[in-house]
Amino acid sequence: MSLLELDGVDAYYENSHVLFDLDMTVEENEIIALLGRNGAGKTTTLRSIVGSTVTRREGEITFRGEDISSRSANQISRKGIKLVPEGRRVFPTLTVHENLQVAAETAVDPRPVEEMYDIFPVLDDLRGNNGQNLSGGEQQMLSVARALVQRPDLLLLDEPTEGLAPVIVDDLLEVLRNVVEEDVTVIITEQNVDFVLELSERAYIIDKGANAWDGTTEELENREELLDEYLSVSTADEAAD
Ligand SMILES: Nc1ncnc2c1ncn2[C@@H]1O[C@H](COP(=O)(O)OP(=O)(O)OP(=O)(O)O)[C@@H](O)[C@H]1O
Repeated sequence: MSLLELDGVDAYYENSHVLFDLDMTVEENEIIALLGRNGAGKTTTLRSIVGSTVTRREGEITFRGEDISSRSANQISRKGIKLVPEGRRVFPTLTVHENLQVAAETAVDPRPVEEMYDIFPVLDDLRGNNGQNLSGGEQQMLSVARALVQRPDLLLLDEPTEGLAPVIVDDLLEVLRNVVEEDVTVIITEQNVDFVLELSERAYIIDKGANAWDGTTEELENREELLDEYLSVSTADEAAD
C-alpha cells in the first residue's frame, strides 16, 4: 500500500474547475517534486490533499489506505499530513522558541522542541527573536521547523525558495537534506527546478491542472524538452531575482 494515492482528483474554487483527473502515488520516505508553470495547479494539489481552501474536491485521495477525500482539514492534519504554505506564515509577535512551542502544543505527539535546534542550528541562535524580525530565509526555516515539530508523516512544502536570495537557498537546501533524513515523506512544489532536482528522486509535472509527465528526476534532468515545454526553467540565481 502506498502512503498517499490520488486517483482521478478534480478540484474547484467555487465554479472554477482547476484540477482535472489528477493521479499521484507517493511511497513512504519518498521525496516527490511537484513541478509546473505558474497557475498549473501545484498549490491546489497540496490544498486538495490537506482539505483546505478549495471549495470542492472529487475523486479518491487515500492516506495509508484510508479515503480522506471527504475529511476536514483538522482531521487530515491529525492524521499527520502538514502543509507549509507559500509565504512563510509564522506568528510575528511570538519569539522563535514560542512559535515552536505553540506548534508542539497543538500536536498529538510532538517532537521535543530542542530537537528542532539540532536540525536548524540557525534557529538556535535566534530563539528569543520575534518572528517579524527574521529574514525571509529564517522565517522559511521556522515554518518548516514548526511543521516538523508536529512529527508529520507527510510534509507538504509549497515553494519554499520563493523570494529567497541564492545564498539562502543553498542554506535551505542543506537544512532540507537533514529533514529528509528524518523519516518524513515530502512533497515539494517548486519553480526553482535545480533546487528540487537536488532533493527529490521522483517528480510529477502538472500542466493546466492535469498530469503531464512523471518519472525519476534523473530522467528529467536529461529531458530538456520537458523542462522547456512545461516549466519556466529557472536556475537558483534567476529564481531569487
Ligand atoms: N483561492 C483561489 N480562488 C480561485 N482561484 C484560485 C485560487 N487559488 C488559485 N486559483 C486558480 O487556480 C489555478 C491554479 O492555481 P495554483 O495556485 O494551484 O497554481 P500553482 O501551480 O501553484 O501556481 P503558482 O506557482 O503561481 O503558485 C490558477 O488558475 C489560479 O488562478
